[in-house]
Amino acid sequence: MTSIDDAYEFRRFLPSGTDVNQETRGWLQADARGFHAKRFTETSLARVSSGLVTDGQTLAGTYARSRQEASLPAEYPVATFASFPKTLNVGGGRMLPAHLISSVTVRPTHRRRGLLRRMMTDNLAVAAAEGFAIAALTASEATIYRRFGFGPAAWTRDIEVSTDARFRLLTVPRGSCDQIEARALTDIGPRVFARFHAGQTGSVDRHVGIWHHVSGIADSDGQEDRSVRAAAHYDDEGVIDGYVSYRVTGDLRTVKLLDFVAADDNAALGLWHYLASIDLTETVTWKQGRLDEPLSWALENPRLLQVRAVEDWLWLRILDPIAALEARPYSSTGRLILRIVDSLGHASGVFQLTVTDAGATVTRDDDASPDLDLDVWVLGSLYLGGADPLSLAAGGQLVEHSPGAVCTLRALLAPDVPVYGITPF
Ligand SMILES: CC(=O)SCCNC(=O)CCNC(=O)[C@H](O)C(C)(C)COP(=O)(O)OP(=O)(O)OC[C@H]1O[C@@H](n2cnc3c(N)ncnc32)[C@H](O)[C@@H]1OP(=O)(O)O
Repeated sequence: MTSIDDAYEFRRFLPSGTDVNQETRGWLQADARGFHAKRFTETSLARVSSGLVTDGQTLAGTYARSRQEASLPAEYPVATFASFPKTLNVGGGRMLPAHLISSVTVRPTHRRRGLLRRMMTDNLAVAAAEGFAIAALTASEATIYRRFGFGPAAWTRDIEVSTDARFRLLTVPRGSCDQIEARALTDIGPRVFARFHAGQTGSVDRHVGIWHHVSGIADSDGQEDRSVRAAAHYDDEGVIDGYVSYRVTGDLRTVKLLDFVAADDNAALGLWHYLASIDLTETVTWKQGRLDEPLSWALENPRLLQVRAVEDWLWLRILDPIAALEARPYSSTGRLILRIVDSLGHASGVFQLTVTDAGATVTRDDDASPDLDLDVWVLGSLYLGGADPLSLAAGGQLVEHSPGAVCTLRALLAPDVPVYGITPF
């Protein structure tokens, strides 16, 4: 029988930057095909490739050893995979380096032969060896990644807000708003986002491609989007502390947000006040709204905010339970023994978590008797405090051996602020 290594070559390499070489070019075109996007143009290839270098991305490609007449060029991998480091805010402003995984595609003619499994297991092994305590991704489908130890850990809401004459805020926000050129967001955006990231538990730092998208420099097909508009919010000292970028849809009725970043709650309300002032429009839609959207409480009529969908956004995979659990802050003190099951082995074992006023210490003792049993994906879901241990226990995924252990875990993990993030990757 032909083995997977007989049929395919697995390569890991660094992208080439603006002078795009054959390997990077083929990988990018294959990645675009995998997500049903248009072919890259020469200009967009150079821009995207340079962004990959800036973000420190490592690419992996799987190449078929045999080709048929007229099939895609040999330098187009049949499967793509990318990873890069960015910080994750794990609470209280503490930043943990996270191993982000992205651009996972397998050509339809090579699917279900174990290529994703091979690339993922190889990649996670390298990340663990490099010392990453946690890996993260956003999932195209909810049924793919649990088998590799990832659990959904943060959610967003697709919301629609009526901004017609009924829109009135109970409190008038301080500061002011003004329109700016969307292109200015390549400079302003990262500064405002850095303040958001520092204060938002669950936030993942952003990669370069996001700024191209939200500023209209390049849409998902790599073309300039001249319909993108932007506005900034200024605090009482005239410092920009929030911005929105958006498009007004063809019928002029709907403002579709591309980005909404506020350094604090006042700036967020100020931006909503601006959005409700755009004449001719009646609705604002935002696909990455907060689960706990404060606007609901600020509106005279909270029913003006409707939820169209709740979506899982961030999936986390604990690679090193000791480093990960010691990195985050806790909301109470206590001691628990967790038995973690990990089919890939990275996080398997019995771990004692002790939280005192001085902080958390985690030790491994596989002979200890556990208070709780859980799979590593469940730990990923619980890690930031965005999922409730009581719900996971009720759903049969957290098994309690010591009465009260689930409640103790719940008190320990309660997040400092509601978990949220606005980083697609
Ligand atoms: C982080 C991101 O980039 S998310 C984007 C993911 N990519 C996409 O959605 C693009 C379109 N889809 C694809 O390219 C492919 O179908 C992939 C990447 C999802 C799967 O690749 P494949 O090589 O077919 O997966 P592979 O054969 O290695 O399967 C691994 C396991 O996942 C399972 N699996 C694969 N795809 C799916 C799916 N869509 N839904 C549920 N299970 C799946 C397989 O059954 C297999 O299970 P097992 O090993 O536990 O028996």
